[in-house]
Amino acid sequence: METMAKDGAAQEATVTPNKDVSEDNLKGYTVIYVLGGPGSGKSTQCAKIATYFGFCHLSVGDLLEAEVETRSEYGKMIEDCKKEGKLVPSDLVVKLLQQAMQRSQNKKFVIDGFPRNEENRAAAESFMKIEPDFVLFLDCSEEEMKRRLLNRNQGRVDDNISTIQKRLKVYFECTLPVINYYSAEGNVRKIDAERSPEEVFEAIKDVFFELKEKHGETRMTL
Ligand SMILES: Nc1ncnc2c1ncn2[C@@H]1O[C@H](COP(=O)(O)OP(=O)(O)OP(=O)(O)O)[C@@H](O)[C@H]1O
Ligand SMILES: O=c1ccn([C@@H]2O[C@H](COP(=O)(O)O)[C@@H](O)[C@H]2O)c(=O)[nH]1
Ligand SMILES: [Mg+2]
Repeated sequence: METMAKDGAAQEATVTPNKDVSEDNLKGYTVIYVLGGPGSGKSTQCAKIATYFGFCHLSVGDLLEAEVETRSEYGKMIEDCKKEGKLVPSDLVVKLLQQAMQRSQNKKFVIDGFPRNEENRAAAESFMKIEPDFVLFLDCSEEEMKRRLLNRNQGRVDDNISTIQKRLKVYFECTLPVINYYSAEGNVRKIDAERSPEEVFEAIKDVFFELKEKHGETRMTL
């Protein structure tokens, strides 16, 4: 049986990143990571940020789904990870993310649900040469996250109580340390995500406007 690595990643499939893509880097881009537990509202808020501030919204979960639809060699492994609430190996995730960024005409990205573990974070920094302008942390209670996921009704294979428990475990054990890493660098903006979607977005807008004022147009082009 397949085991789960300490960092929540499935222990299989090593992907060699596409050389043409890996040789370029993404310096000069505005990158905001949006992190939080499963069901904390990351995708809901990223969509609002994209519309309001003109960012390109990249959800790694959606990029992985799209990869499955291309019937690629990684399809089964990705589907198995999703069903089990495990993380897909970093090299594949980073490759998909990097390709999506390079294909976009936009240079401002709001990245939804990545990096999920320390290996993801290090791969993004060393391979793509990207560091986030800041990290939005959507802070929500476990009880509320579970309630939202069980009511999502979008037909996701991972919205069942057994997979939700596994995703929560990965979140607490692997993703929270990443948030703490950025927090220690003073780069996390924590948002109370327990409120209504509209109230959460108002708080997010305040963060964007504050940072724009602080850094001016050079770092944050809104
Ligand atoms: N602030 C909120 N209050 C109540 N419900 C919300 C709120 N934000 C999002 N939702 C609802 O909760 C569900 C989960 O939201 P969403 O998909 O945005 O979470 P997520 O963090 O992206 O989850 P995942 O990690 O599974 O991708 C959706 O049905 C969404 O409509
Ligand atoms: O960086 C990532 C992001 C996602 N995954 C896998 O996809 C599912 C769904 O992701 P959502 O962001 O919740 O839509 C997640 O449970 C993982 O299996 C990943 O491996 N790495
Ligand atoms: Mg989501």
